Amino acid sequence: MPTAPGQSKFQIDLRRHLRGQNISDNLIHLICEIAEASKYVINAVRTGDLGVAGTSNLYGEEQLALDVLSDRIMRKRLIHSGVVCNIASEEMDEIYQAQAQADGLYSVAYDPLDGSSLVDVNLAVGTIVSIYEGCDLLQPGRNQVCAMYILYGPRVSLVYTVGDGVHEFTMNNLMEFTLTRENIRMQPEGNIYAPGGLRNKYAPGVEKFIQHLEAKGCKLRYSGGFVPDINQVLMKGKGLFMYPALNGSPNGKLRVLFELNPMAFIIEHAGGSASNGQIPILDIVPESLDQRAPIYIGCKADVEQAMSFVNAG
Ligand SMILES: O=P(O)(O)OC[C@H]1O[C@](O)(COP(=O)(O)O)[C@@H](O)[C@@H]1O
Ligand SMILES: [Mg+2]
Ligand SMILES: [Mg+2]
Repeated sequence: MPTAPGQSKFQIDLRRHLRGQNISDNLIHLICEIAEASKYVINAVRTGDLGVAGTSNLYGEEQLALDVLSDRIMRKRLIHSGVVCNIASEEMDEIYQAQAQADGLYSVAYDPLDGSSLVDVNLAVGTIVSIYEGCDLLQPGRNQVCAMYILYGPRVSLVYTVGDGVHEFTMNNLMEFTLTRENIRMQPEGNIYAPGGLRNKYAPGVEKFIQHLEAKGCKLRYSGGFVPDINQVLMKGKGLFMYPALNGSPNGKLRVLFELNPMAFIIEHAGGSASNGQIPILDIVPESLDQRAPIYIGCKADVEQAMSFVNAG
């Protein structure tokens, strides 16, 4: 986006930046509402109850009080935005219909607080969001019209793409998101890797790939939070995150709708790639809300190399 004379691009706020994209007013409004909701999620993360909620989500995982609260914050804001039809969340059992299908509406899938079990040890966590036009949430990730995440680390940052570049905003001391990096691009290959899951449950090809990375001198950089781990790969522009199939968990752990699709859309639009080992993540046709898949995501050459090891077995 062109910068007005005398104005630093670091003063461009999210709404102004969105107005420079070729998107509808409804989508601008929706993205800004999600950014507003994230401010309440941060507040919950900083000061909320660290205990369990006493309930479980659709994966049978125990929900923390923070998972439930973050989910309510996000859902309420989406409902009140007036531009949302269907809502799906990692913390809800089924699709919530905010309003009946009508022109100009969007549907949203989100993980309200990814990495919530890291809050009590004060590691970084985040919110991940995927937006589609219309009311269908079970469609390939390639059809997303916006993917974004908000990272709650030492600083709070928001990264989004509407298909025309990947842009980072950082929260300032007025709690506004202002542009800090525009058109972020990944390098073709890198030297850091973030491997999820238990290594003694990796298939032989994945284990050989890890040994190859170690022999090459790649640095292990895994925090256990998907948002900060992806953010590191994206911001440094180099490296790879993976959560492979595990012995006993052939689809890995991470969820296609709430975690993989939005991150794959962002990384692809920054020049990287994301695969489940066979096909691009964004080409998976989801059959259910709780679908999981293995993922290899990051610099193109690194993902290709992972594929050759994994598929050689
Ligand atoms: O501890 P593991 O098995 O490496 O899994 C870590 C992964 O699980 C997650 O914590 C799953 O997300 P939730 O916290 O939303 O369940 C990711 O953030 C992370 O990449
Ligand atoms: Mg998650
Ligand atoms: Mg979660």
